[in-house]
Amino acid sequence: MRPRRFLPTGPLKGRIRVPGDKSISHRSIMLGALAVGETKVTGLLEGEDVLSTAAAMRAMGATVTRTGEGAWTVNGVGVGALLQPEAPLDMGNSGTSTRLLMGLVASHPITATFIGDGSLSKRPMGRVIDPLSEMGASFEASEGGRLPLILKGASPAVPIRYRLPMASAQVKSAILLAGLNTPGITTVIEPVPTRDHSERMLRGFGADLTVETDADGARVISIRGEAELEPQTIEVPGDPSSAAFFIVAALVIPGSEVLIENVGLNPTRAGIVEVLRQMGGSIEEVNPREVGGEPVADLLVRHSALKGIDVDPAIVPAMVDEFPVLFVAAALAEGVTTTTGLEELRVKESDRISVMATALAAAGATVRETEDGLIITGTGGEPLVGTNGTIATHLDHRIAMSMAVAGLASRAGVEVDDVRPIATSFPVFETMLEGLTA
Ligand SMILES: O=C(O)C1=C[C@@H](OP(=O)(O)O)[C@@H](O)[C@H](O)C1
Ligand SMILES: C=C(OP(=O)(O)O)C(=O)O
Repeated sequence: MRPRRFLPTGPLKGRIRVPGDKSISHRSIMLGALAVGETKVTGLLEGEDVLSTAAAMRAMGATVTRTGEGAWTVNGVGVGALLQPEAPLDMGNSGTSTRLLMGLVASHPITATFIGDGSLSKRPMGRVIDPLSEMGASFEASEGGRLPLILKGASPAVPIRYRLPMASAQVKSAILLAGLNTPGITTVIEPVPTRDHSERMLRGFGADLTVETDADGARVISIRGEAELEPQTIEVPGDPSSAAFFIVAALVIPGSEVLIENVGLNPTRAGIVEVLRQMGGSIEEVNPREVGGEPVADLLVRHSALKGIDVDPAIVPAMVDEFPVLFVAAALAEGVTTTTGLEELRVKESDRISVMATALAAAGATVRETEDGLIITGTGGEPLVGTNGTIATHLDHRIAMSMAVAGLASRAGVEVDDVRPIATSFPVFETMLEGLTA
């Protein structure tokens, strides 16, 4: 454990460039590993989660090399040619690595053991085991469909048409990746749209993938199997999920003005910006452009008087990882913020509804937990009291960073029990924070 107390600060001033998008970084390595030839990636997130993906792809035959800061090359083996890993694949803290790689392995003639840390070993894998079993893969999982688990891939796998029972880009992606090496057409029906990086990138690598809308408005995504992928040159845009911590910090700390460069604003990811604007946040998009096939802009964020709102549950998938830090913004806003439809937050690195309720209450906020969200009455811009004791972060990077932001906007500071998990998604978080408060 590495505890740290985050102390109240004066205005945040300056410019930062957040690291590469985690979702796109994982997929760059996975798809690069399936393309014959050299894929070049810049702006790759060098966080522990992505490094777990890199190590797993190496263990299955790809050559994954760091050539400079954020600059990587991947020499792939080709779809269908992943090798049998000799040791268990250690997924660390990363749900994305686990579920997407389970999809890849499921349609290869190999057997792999997946292991992970204490947090990942509590998370549900039944959601991918079910569809991948239908495709012919077999599983020996721990109780409740959890890690450690052994996956025996099917050869050949059978194509399925699968309607997602929950809004999950990881489940969608696992099935599409399994479909890459499955003869015929694999289809995923997505009633509620989730992040579409897999669809964009699979197409970019040359897969035959179509997206249609059915009569009920659901997205119908189909991929033709036995695909051949072409190596690509990828520039990874900055991660909006990482930017969110500094957006909220700049909004709630009086006198702040921060320019966050190169933030990915894919509409399936940018919900946090929309919701914070609805709360009265001043977030200006400067120099909008495209990077790596994704919409990107620099965000100029100024301290603003925030007001509470009812957050529309339809926006949840577009900001699913940003609720912990949104709760901090709500705790400092004027009036009541109500969130609903957040049941998926209970199966992330921690139960983010209940852990944030406890953490914010300990820091002096007024919070009520419901079955599927939090109702928070804000201070109207007054700092939070801060903590006496230590906040339990449960190996959850987003809890640690959110409560760090709460500490900056408090009187006594906020102590979190362990900042090490921050390195899974945002290794330079503390350094960037120091740069803005210096
Ligand atoms: O596909 C992805 O890259 C991700 C999907 C989301 O998970 P779910 O699919 O479980 O919603 C998100 O929470 C995670 O951080 C990254
Ligand atoms: C949920 C997250 O990641 P993962 O599911 O990949 O562990 C996250 O980064 O907030």
